[in-house]
Amino acid sequence: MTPERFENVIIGSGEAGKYLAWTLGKKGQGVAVVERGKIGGACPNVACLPTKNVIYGAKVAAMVREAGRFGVRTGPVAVDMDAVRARKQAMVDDMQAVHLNNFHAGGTELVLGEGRFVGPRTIRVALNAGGERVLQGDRVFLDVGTRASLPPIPGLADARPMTHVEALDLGRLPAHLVILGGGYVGLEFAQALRRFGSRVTILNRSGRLLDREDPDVSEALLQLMDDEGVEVRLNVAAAAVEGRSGEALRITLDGGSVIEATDLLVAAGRTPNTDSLDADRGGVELDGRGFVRVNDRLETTADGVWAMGECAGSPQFTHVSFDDYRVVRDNVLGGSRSTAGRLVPYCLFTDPELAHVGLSESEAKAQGVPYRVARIPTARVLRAVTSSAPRGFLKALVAAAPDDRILGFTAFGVEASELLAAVQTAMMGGMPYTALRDGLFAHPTMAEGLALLFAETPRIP
Ligand SMILES: Cc1cc2nc3c(=O)[nH]c(=O)nc-3n(C[C@H](O)[C@H](O)[C@H](O)COP(=O)(O)OP(=O)(O)OC[C@H]3O[C@@H](n4cnc5c(N)ncnc54)[C@H](O)[C@@H]3O)c2cc1C
Ligand SMILES: NC(=O)c1ccc[n+]([C@@H]2O[C@H](COP(=O)([O-])OP(=O)(O)OC[C@H]3O[C@@H](n4cnc5c(N)ncnc54)[C@H](O)[C@@H]3O)[C@@H](O)[C@H]2O)c1
Repeated sequence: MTPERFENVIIGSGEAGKYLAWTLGKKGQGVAVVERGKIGGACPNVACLPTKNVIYGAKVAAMVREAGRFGVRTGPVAVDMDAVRARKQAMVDDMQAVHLNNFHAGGTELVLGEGRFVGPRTIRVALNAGGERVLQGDRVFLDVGTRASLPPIPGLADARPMTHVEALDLGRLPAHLVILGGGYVGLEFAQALRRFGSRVTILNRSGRLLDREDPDVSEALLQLMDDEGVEVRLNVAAAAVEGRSGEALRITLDGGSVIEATDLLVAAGRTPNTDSLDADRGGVELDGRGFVRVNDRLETTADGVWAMGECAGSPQFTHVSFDDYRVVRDNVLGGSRSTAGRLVPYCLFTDPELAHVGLSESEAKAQGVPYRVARIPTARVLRAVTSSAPRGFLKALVAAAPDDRILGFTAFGVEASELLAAVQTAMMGGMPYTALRDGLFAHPTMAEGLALLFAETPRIP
């Protein structure tokens, strides 16, 4: 089959792929985007946005139950999971329409099917509708993302556990949900499903929740889960699973104890979607874990082939994929942009939220970076007091004196995700911590807490 030639072939329509397609298309370049699944990738369909939609529904359920505390009387509260799903799906459907419209407006050719390399910059697509096409790009861009990993536990695959994809489409309330993994996906779903009314147990292999964060963060999240009625078992490994998720399950742990449950959600990290790509036939090297090897310009080992987003081993957040798109866009269009040294903020959308940017205390210690710590309880911020939401803390890492730069910031508490941007902006501008300490912030806002926080920075290292 003679290949069809395009200036640009993009595999995967996720965050990085779609923005690159729309940008190059608008510049009048020929672009083909190959997508085997949902148009627009994980974020709008099965990840960030639908989870935040459902989490907000769970917050409403929690607030209604708590209404009495605020002097509001309600009747008996019931959760309709079908309506929760319908609200989520309506948002996802609206976004699908926006995506399709953008693809059409940009003059991009959307090729629905699975692509794999058959030669340098040459992709064979097994079309979802049947048949195949062979596309050759002057440039090829990979944005194939990752999927939920399935740990090799005997009986796990046969139990048909849910991943985040199925959990977002439940339409019913699990009686007892077991979640394998106490990371981002596990914690966000655990709290939401518990608030809707499920019994929830988290089984986490490591000894801490969100184990890449500082121990005080893991401890605070453990306390939150405990207060919400989520059972957390740390340092446990499932040795075998029997039964079917959605019906009845027996999960045997190392050591022999057994947990009986009705539903199982696997949230134990991600596996890159490069295993079906025949990357070697395109001259594209993968690392030992299957991520595409790239340099800091996101060029792969093959001439004219770039990789972006999670498949390129970038931090697993949508805003990072978006920044990868900007790095590639600028490099392709004649500029020079690198991923090196970029500041990566992130938020965990539990209630309250966890937000972080820059160095953590553990990282500073490991890297031998001298620092000062400022820390206050969220309860000192009057805005949090007005909302009866005193849980959590604000913590900043400042360089050792006389260097007054802010090295890192963590907030666990109400509005943490919005507060994060203020400190990140100061960090991007290279402002000394004293600028925030002495800043005049509106009252009563959470930002006011930044003046309180930075006033706690020790003057001497
Ligand atoms: C439950 C959950 C919640 C999350 N919440 C957040 C959040 O709140 N904030 C945040 O920043 N991040 C969040 N993330 C992470 C975020 O979703 C990802 O980092 C982001 O979507 C990754 O985008 P990407 O560009 O790497 O590609 P993806 O969005 O993963 O897109 C890759 C696309 O490639 C397609 N594809 C794969 N192989 C092929 C092939 N061979 N041929 C054709 N097409 C192919 C796939 O179908 C997919 O559509 C969440 C993740 C999960 C799982
Ligand atoms: N709010 C957000 O931005 C958001 C939300 C969800 C996901 N994400 C992204 O998606 C990524 C993947 O999320 P995730 O929760 O799947 O992974 P994760 O890496 O955050 O957490 C995985 C957890 O599973 C545990 N684990 C691994 N194998 C296990 C096993 N066999 N049994 C029990 N526990 C096991 C690990 O100890 C770890 O605590 C995150 O790292 C994050 O970057 C972001």
